[in-house]
Amino acid sequence: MSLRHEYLFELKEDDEACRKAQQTGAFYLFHDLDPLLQASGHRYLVPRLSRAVTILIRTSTTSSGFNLSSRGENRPAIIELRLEGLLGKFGQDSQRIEDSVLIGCSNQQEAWFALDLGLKSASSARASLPRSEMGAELGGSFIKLRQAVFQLNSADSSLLFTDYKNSRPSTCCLAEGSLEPPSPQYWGYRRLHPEMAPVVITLVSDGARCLLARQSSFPKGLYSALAGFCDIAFAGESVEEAVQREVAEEVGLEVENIQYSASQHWPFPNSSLMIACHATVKPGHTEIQVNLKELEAAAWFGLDEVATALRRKGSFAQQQGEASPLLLPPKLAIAHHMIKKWVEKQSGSSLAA
Ligand SMILES: NC(=O)C1=CN([C@@H]2O[C@H](COP(=O)(O)OP(=O)(O)OC[C@H]3O[C@@H](n4cnc5c(N)ncnc54)[C@H](OP(=O)(O)O)[C@@H]3O)[C@@H](O)[C@H]2O)C=CC1
Ligand SMILES: [Mg+2]
Repeated sequence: MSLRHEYLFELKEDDEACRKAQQTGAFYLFHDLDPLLQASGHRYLVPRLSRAVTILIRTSTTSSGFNLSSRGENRPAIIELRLEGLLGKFGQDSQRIEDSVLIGCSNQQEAWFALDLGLKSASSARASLPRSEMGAELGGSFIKLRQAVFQLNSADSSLLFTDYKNSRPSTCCLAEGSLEPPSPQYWGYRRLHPEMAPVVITLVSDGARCLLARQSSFPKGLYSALAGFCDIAFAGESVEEAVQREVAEEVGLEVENIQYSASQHWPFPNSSLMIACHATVKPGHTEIQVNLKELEAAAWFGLDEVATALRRKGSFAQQQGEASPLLLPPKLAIAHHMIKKWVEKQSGSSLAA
């Protein structure tokens, strides 16, 4: 077992070790499941806090009635706060730190926690600052992940995809009349088993071109591989059957040579396990019939066009302003990696990460 897995196993099994890890670990802040993000140009950064290290925070007398500025009066000022102090300023109990949910750890044995400032608790119900003010104080805002997904590119943004909402206690396990959870053992993904929907995502090739499609909800110009939920409840499908059915339903094609490629957890619409496959159509059987109930458009794209789109740099907003119309999913989406793999195979050379 790697050191990281060994450490994660210990944290999951041992509440005391987990509490200890909170002293040195990193905290990602959320509000009602929406992560704290900081805008930087066209992109979002994912800030993290540690418990021990003091942080600088803007203060203002207008937001909360708390004036922690040592210089007093009505002037906004910068002060230093530890995580406990920060929660205090936000009208929240420092108990919330212990209630944070373990979401992973680094190779260097730094534990990572999700701390949700919107989660109801007896103390926060009384005096919590409004969400927008907390975000502003922290130099960012709490943004729906779905809205920000195409602007995230930091290495640890995938952490936000851990979907800890599946592991936090729901109000139904809180004792009646109380906003406190019955016992710490209900906390964390250490104790709960999240429900996940399996989704197949398939990059279909005819040998020379690959098939990409877009839904009307996608950003302008964006095309991706074909995706669809496995029909487990009704049809008891295997991955291969789901691939064949989804491709047939969405573009009217029959596929063969289905090859598993990789998988990814994806937090939308609730929690999905994306299972990525490559497949080919039968020679000559390439005529697409777009299912307009599911897709806005689907088309075959040649190697040069896809390779060019893959090499493009900059945010979505910047790319949308450029001449070439094709946009591809960002690196944090498994679709990006499937398309990259296909380009590398077709061109016989590997691309930069
Ligand atoms: N990470 C990546 O690279 C990519 C991820 N995706 C993700 O793949 C997922 C599936 O793609 P999509 O094309 O929308 O799927 P589908 O083609 O299966 O179409 C969506 C429909 O499936 C039905 N459905 C069946 N099971 C579920 C379930 N467990 N949860 C929600 N809906 C279900 C719903 O219909 P009804 O309401 O009638 O039941 C829904 O409207 C999406 O969440 C999308 O974000 C897509 C592309 C790339
Ligand atoms: Mg689909």
